[in-house]
Amino acid sequence: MGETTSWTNGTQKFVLHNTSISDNGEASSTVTACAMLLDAPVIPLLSWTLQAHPPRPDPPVFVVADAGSKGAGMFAARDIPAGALILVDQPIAVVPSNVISPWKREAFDALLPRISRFSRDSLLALANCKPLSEHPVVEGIALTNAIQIDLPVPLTTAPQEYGGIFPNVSRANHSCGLDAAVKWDLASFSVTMYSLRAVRAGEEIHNQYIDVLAPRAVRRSELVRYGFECMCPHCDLPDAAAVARSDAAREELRNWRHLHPRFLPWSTDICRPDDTIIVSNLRALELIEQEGLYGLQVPFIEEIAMSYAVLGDELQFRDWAQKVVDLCAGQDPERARKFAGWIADPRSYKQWGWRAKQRQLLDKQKEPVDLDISIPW
Ligand SMILES: C[S@@+](CC[C@H](N)C(=O)[O-])C[C@H]1O[C@@H](n2cnc3c(N)ncnc32)[C@H](O)[C@@H]1O
Repeated sequence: MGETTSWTNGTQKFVLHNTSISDNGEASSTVTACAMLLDAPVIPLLSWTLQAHPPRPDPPVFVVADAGSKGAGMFAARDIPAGALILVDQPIAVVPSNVISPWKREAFDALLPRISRFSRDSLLALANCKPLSEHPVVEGIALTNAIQIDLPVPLTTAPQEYGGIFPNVSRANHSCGLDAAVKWDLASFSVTMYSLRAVRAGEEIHNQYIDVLAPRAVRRSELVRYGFECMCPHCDLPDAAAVARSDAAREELRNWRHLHPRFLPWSTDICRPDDTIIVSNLRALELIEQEGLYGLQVPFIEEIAMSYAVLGDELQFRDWAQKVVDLCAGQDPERARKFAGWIADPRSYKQWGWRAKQRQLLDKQKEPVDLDISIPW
């Protein structure tokens, strides 16, 4: 660790900090694989007893190749099933986001000489959509590539957002669909990228730079800061009617919980039809498929599985629960384990067959009672 320079912004004091988080272990007070500009109270909160990140797929499942007008891009090197690990990446640099201070550019560029040569070459090879005349190089690269990462929040200072600049995941171009998900893990100081659907060899793998549930016009205006007009299949639509249809689908998905029946009240309300939640969630899955928003599907699939559990339909339950397991195995192993446990023993699900039992009771009560109504004369 080394601290050579600091800059103040109101009550905040940002310092340069070298760290040995990267795999090659190269770190000293002067050079490191990852250099950071941090609010000083964050530094003691960073635990450098790092947990292991998942092993990187070997051989790699992606390649960086020419993506035409988009510059370089990330492509599947072979068929990748849904829910599979695509990459593990660690940052070359960490910088504060949303800091507007005259010293920002100088401080960002001061990171460069601290980064080891190999990492520096990787950093400088990344895309930069900002003119050097307006944004010095590290700032331009950060504005083009940084991914938001959460660092510990000191009790004494206001929360500060940070962006990490990563050598590999930064190569993913934007799409307004969701075919892969990126997840930051502070404990291993790494991001992982998982596929959200099956990706065929040669297909491009994307990240999302903005809120993809926003209407097309809003998405496009937000992407201006990355210097491109989005022509992904979800934006490149034939006419106004197609745009309206897509916007409406995204709006419905965004407001789903306010617009559609909820699982919990349904699960204990025998007056409502048995298929209410299943029908509703199947519609959500249809919209997700239409818009290519595969990252949104797990909670809906999960509710369908749980609905079949409450209905006591073992075959359907296993089928849908297995989809949850497959999609979550990598990025949400706890959820995957929970559903795998229920698949192994469906009756261990607390409400297993509750509605089916209630219906049986109800039917029994409806059975004609054997009353002696003969007239006694
Ligand atoms: C994080 S980089 C992505 C990788 C980059 N293409 C490269 O060559 O390294 C972001 C930049 O890639 C380009 N880009 C990303 N997604 C794009 C898209 N959907 N259409 C056009 N250009 C895109 C833009 O120039 C953007 O500023």
